[in-house]
Amino acid sequence: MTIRLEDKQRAFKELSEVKALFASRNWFPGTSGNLSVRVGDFAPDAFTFAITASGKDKSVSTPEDFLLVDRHGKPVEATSLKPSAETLIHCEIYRLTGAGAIFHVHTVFNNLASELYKDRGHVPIKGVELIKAFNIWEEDAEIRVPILPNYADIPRIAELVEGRIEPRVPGVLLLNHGIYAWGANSFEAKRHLEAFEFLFEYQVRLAGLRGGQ
Ligand SMILES: CSC[C@@H](O)[C@@H](O)C(=O)COP(=O)(O)O
Ligand SMILES: [Zn+2]
Repeated sequence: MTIRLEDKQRAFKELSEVKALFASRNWFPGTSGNLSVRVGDFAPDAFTFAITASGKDKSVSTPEDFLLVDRHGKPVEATSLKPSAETLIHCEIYRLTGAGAIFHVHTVFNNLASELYKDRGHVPIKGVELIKAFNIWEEDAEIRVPILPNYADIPRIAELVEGRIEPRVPGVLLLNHGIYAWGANSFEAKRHLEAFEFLFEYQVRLAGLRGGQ
């Protein structure tokens, strides 16, 4: 698949802006987190995306922040940059959902939510207005955000994604690690991520106030 230079540049600019914004919220502590945006057309067996390079300080902006990879997570251009260590999880989410952007952040509240509800395998959230950010409009709606194990071996995590994605819920948690949130484009992925973060904080604080789950 040929990628137009202007599409690549637009994707890098978009990622750069989201990265700076999330960094200002302290959503990339200790070089954690990774972001990607799909570039060009999509077919489950043919797509390309721009992703953050591995191990960078995501609070600073450099000419070496992003690279293009294929559906297997391999760089599509000659580069010395290494794609995110978690690129295979992005590959699998794109393949399964056809999303346009995927954002991954580690926060205290997404970690706490996963720990609090790990035995259930999902974080239950019910009757909170911000569920509408996922385009779920029914009254008193309930969603379940899947919690996947945080294996050290990323391919082992990636292969679990297909069985655990909830059709209405554009995100998955890794246990005591972080959230992957996606959407049709950056705007939607950001809205979803912000909604998840609000809902995790709500749920964790509520559980604390109730003295349990
Ligand atoms: C430094 S802790 C975070 C990493 O282990 C990983 O989980 C992460 O989110 C960032 O990895 P990266 O390879 O930079 O995309
Ligand atoms: Zn991570």
